[in-house]
Amino acid sequence: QLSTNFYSTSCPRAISTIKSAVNSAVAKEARMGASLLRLHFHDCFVQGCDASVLLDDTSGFTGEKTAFPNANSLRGFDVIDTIKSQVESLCPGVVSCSDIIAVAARDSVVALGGPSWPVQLGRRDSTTASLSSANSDLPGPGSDLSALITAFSNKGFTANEMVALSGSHTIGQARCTNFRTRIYNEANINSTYATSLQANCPNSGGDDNLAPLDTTTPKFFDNAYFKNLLSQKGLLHSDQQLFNGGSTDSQVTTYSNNLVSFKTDFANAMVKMSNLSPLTGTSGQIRTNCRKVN
Ligand code: HEM
Ligand SMILES: [Ca+2]
Repeated sequence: QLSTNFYSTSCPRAISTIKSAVNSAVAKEARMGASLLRLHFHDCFVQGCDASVLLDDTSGFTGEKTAFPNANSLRGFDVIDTIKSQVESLCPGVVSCSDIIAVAARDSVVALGGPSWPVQLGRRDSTTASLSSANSDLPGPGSDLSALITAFSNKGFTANEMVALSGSHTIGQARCTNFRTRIYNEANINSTYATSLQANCPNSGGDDNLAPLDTTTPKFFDNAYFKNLLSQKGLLHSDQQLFNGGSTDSQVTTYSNNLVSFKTDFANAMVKMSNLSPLTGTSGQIRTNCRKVN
């Protein structure tokens, strides 16, 4: 089973090494904190938190990196590689890639002003990955509220936890291809906001042009994401679904008024997400290189 002190004798400097590396990556580029948080989500929702998301494709192996939600989108692999090589030189073969992602996600949120939470450790790394699960189990930006609730319920989360976790979109960016339909065709969007986004996200072309998920404070982990939803300034269709006359409206309103309750619920939901079906004991392995099976 997992424990917070898993490396305290086998690699006592592991956790502080991860934190320093995350702090310097985020100092260099704030968005990297968002990217590392998302990496953990996309790992845990596919086969559990087992670093399956980090495996590169080879001629004989197809991993998750080309899945629709991941391709040309997931970032942070180089930061994880850097951390892994630092930790390998301290304690070879001891610290898993999946634990590194989990700690890096927590340290990223803290670095951007968000809440902290205890990260349970001792996950091991998979020898497999699942392209098909990545395509089916990660919710897409065109999802309606019912689909979002179902996608999270399939992993054991309540609708309340889904809303709290969606508050991750208080940091980071999205590509035009993921919000184009919303800014040109939807009615439940603030028209000034839509027009301002259209300048950098044309009707055709510019698919990879970026816009912040939180138009107010994209580099700070606060509750502005929920405040934006109240004024119909959610960037993704799926974001605005959380405040669109449905069952989650009241929770969005609460979080928009109560930063502490958002941070508390977010931290608790992250602990739960981090614990999704880890490999323990003699299952899996401690990868030497996070990109490939030993
Ligand atoms: C509720 C369902 C969710 C949907 C439909 C969704 C969808 C998306 C999409 C489409 C993007 C932009 C990707 C791109 O354009 O390349 C994105 C970015 C992001 N997502 Fe989510 N997401 C969801 C939940 C979550 C959760 C639960 C987390 C973390 C716990 C998360 C963390 C992030 C972060 C931090 C970014 C910005 C990443 C960056 O700037 O590199 N998302 N999400
Ligand atoms: Ca995984």
